[in-house]
Amino acid sequence: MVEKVYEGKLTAQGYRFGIVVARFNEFITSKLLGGAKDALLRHGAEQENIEIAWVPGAFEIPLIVEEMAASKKYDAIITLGCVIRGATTHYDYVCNEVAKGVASASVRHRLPVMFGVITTENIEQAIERAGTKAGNKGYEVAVGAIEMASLQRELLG
Ligand SMILES: Nc1c(NC[C@H](O)[C@H](O)[C@H](O)CO)[nH]c(=O)[nH]c1=O
Ligand SMILES: CC(=O)[C@@H](O)COP(=O)(O)O
Repeated sequence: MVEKVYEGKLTAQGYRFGIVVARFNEFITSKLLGGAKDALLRHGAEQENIEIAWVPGAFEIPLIVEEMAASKKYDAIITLGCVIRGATTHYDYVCNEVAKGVASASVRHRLPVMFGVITTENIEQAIERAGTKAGNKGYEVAVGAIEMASLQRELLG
């Protein structure tokens, strides 16, 4: 008797993806978006199955995630943002609320919602994660979205 193992496949064909991207630090988030779109298309997603919503800043991401999830139009949602620490504690509040909002929406709606919001101490760290020496976080979480959507479909049958 061999144990049953569930593992998502990395083919995006036929899956529907919503992307919520923050405009704040757009010089970074636009690179994350490019990486996410590249990942989805190169893994077989159809252009018409990718929908993108722009929000002012990361703090606004959870609301639009909620709207997208409630619509039941998507098999996975990808969130993208870049929060860079400033001189005050504002950073902590933004990061905490975004992370909590994304995670709770995912569980509440039983929908893969990927956390692609980079939270960094400085601009250099953000640049490293937007397509230079630390890869592209947007590409990374988009591949994760494909795997999670596939895994959920395999589990639920
Ligand atoms: N400082 C950053 C912000 N701040 C803005 C908030 O996200 C929000 O839009 C504002 O508080 C109004 O509700 N947002 C980022 O995405 N990245 C930052 O570094
Ligand atoms: C993450 C932020 O909200 C931050 O960029 C704001 O900067 P500051 O803390 O200097 O007002």
